[in-house]
Parts: sequence; C-alpha cells; structure tokens
Amino acid sequence: MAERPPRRRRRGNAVASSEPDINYAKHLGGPDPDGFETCFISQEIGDGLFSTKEFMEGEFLLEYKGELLTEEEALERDYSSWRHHYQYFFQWKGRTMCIDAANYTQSLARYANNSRPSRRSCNCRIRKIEMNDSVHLGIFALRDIQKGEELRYDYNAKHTLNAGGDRNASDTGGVQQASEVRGVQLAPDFGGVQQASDAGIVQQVSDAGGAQQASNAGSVELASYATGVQQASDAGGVQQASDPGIVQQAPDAGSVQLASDAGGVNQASDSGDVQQASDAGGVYQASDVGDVQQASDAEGVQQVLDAGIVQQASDAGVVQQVLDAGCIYQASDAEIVQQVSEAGGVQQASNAGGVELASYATGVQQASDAGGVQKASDPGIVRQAPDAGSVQLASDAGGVNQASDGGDVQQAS
Ligand SMILES: C[S@@+](CC[C@H](N)C(=O)[O-])C[C@H]1O[C@@H](n2cnc3c(N)ncnc32)[C@H](O)[C@@H]1O
Repeated sequence: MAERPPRRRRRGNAVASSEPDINYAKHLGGPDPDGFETCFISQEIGDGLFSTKEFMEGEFLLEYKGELLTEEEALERDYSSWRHHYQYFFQWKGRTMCIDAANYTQSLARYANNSRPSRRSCNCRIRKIEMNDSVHLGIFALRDIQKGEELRYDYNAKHTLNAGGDRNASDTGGVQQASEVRGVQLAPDFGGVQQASDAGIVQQVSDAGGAQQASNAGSVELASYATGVQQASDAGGVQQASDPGIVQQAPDAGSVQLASDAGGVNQASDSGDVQQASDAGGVYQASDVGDVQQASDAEGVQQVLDAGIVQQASDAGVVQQVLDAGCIYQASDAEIVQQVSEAGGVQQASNAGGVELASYATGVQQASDAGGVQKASDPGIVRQAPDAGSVQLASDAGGVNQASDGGDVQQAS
C-alpha cells in the first residue's frame, strides 16, 4: 500500500477550494503527467481513463483542461449533443461557469467517466483550483488508487447537465407535474432529455438527468433521479423506480417493479421480471438475467450473462464476468468476484472476499468468509466452509464438506 503524501507548505497563490496549503501551480497549463492511459470500455460508455501506476489518497492527478466559459457562453455553443459531454459546470464567485473540453482531445482528464450511481466506483473527485484570479479544475485521488484502476468521479449531475443539443421532444403522452426541464421543458431538473418520443404515460418524473432517445417507454410512474437514461426502448411497465442511475440500451426490459437505486445498468436485455432491486450499483452487459428478486447493493456487476435465478443477493461488491451462474440464492457481501463461470447452484454464500477465476463451482452451499480464493476450478460440491483462508490453484477438489479455518491451501488438485 502506498504511503500517504506528506503535507506540503504553500509556495504559490494557487489554492484548491478545501486544501489551501498545497501548491498546484506547477500542475496547471502544462502537458499531462505520466501515469494514465485511455482505453475503450464499450460502445455505450466510450473511452475511460485508467491509472498506469499507483496514486495516493489526496494526490493531484490531472487538470481538467478546456476553455473557461460562462454558463450562457457554454449553452450557446451549437454542438451536436455528444460534444456537450465534455462541458463541466460549476459555481465560481456566485456564477455558473463551465470548463469546456470539447476541443481538448489530447487532454486525458476529459476521458474520466462518471462514478454515479455506483458509489464504490468513485475513486476521484473534481475540485476548483483558484489561481491568479482565474479558476481551473483538478482531478484528485479520493483514496489510494492501484495501477490499472479506472478513474471515476461523481459528475454531480446538476452541474454537468446542460440543456443544449436537440430539443425535439414530441408525443410525450401524458407528462404530469414535470417542471423546469433545462432544455426540454417542464420536468424538474430533468437535465438533457433529447429526442424523447412516444413516452406513453409519464407521471411525477423528477431529476431525470440526461435521458436520450427514450422511445415507447410504456407506463413510467413515480420515477425519480433517473440520471443518464439512454436509448431505452420498449421498457414495459416500470413502476415506482427511483434512482435507477444510468440505464443504456435496455430493450424489452419486461416488468420492473419497485426498483430503487439500480445504479448503472448497461445493455440489459430481456431481463425478465426484476422485483424489489435496490442499490444494484453498476450492472453492465447483463443479458437474460431471468428472475432477479430482492437484489440490493450489488455495486459493480459486469458482464453477467444467463444468471438464471438470483434471489436475495445483497452487497455483492464487484462482480465481473459471471457466466451461466445458475441459481444464486442469498449471496451477501461477496466483495470482489471475477470471472466466475458456470457456478451452478450457489446458496447462502456470504463475505466471499476476493474470488478470482473460479469456474465450474457447482453446488457451493453456505460458504462464508472464504478469504482469497484464486484460480479454483471444478471445486465440486463445497458445503459449510467458513473461514477457508487463502485457497490458491485448487482444481477438481471434489466434495469438500464442513471445512473450517482451512488456512493456506495451495496447489491442491
Ligand atoms: C467527459 S466524457 C467521459 C469520456 C467518454 N466516455 C468518452 O469516450 O469520451 C462524458 C461522457 O461519457 C459517457 N459516460 C460517462 N460516465 C458514464 C457512465 N458511468 N456510464 C455510461 N456512460 C458514461 C457519457 O456519454 C458522458 O456524457
């Protein structure tokens, strides 16, 4: 773990809004420092910014370079809608100002994506740096950052949203009690709603953030804080959804009921019946999810395919590339699970720690506090294994019953 940086005395007159004793002048205006690279993530998100070395909590990372504009100047710009994606709005000296990075294609900071709604993906923050009666924006590490992490900060939708671009809302059906849409109109803090057509009956939608190309949304009732909804079509009957975060390309989502804080759901298709999902974090590329019931705080779930029946999953941490998971029941606090494939029937797994590259884990029951399990394949039927310590390179483990406090098991085959 990297050490915290020593606090330094202020040498210049550049100050960040809440840490006035650090000199930032040397960071501003010059070329970007080493330690970062951009990488394509997906068609929907586009590129992202990644670290190529470790950074310490509080460390200055990059300047968000661009043109400093007033709010009026920024909104006047006749960009196609995507170019507004690089405008960051903030308050300065009692006015709304904007740093517009649209023309700064070589500046790395503009490739940092939004952490919202997943709280766990947020590892940076953006802050004002005042210098020589002007203002800059800097991206700072919110915690220690490891090499290879994607860098994300909370865009703070109310500042970054803008009304520009298209304002062609037509056939919105019955929109009731929506006001102040900034750009599109009559929705409270609706952000940038663009090209919404045939939205059916939308009632009491508030703080919808940037909804783009929503068509045939069916009956949406009581949706609030729906930031960043893009290309949602044929969403069926969505009722009482609050804070669904960023939903992209969700066609045929079936019946979603009582979903709250669903985080960033990207490319969800045919998700069947989702009931009572709350705080699901960032779910990416979930397809054919079957029946998801009572999932809460699932945070960063990526590339979940054919998950079968998931019931009562809570605090699943960061789950990546789960394939053919079969039936997962009552999984809680699973932390970091990567590349789990064909997991069969996983029941009552809790506090699984860092599980990486586990495949064919059929029939895992009542595993708790499994510690760091890496590269386990074909472990057969594992029952009631609490506190299994660090298991590495275990393959074809057969039937393990009632193993407790297993310490360090390495290369068991
Ligand atoms: C400042 S740019 C970030 C870099 C961008 N991904 C790119 O390829 O240039 C902001 C835009 O990236 C996309 N974006 C950022 N955060 C996202 C997220 N959490 N989920 C999906 N798209 C996101 C949105 O299109 C947003 O308007």
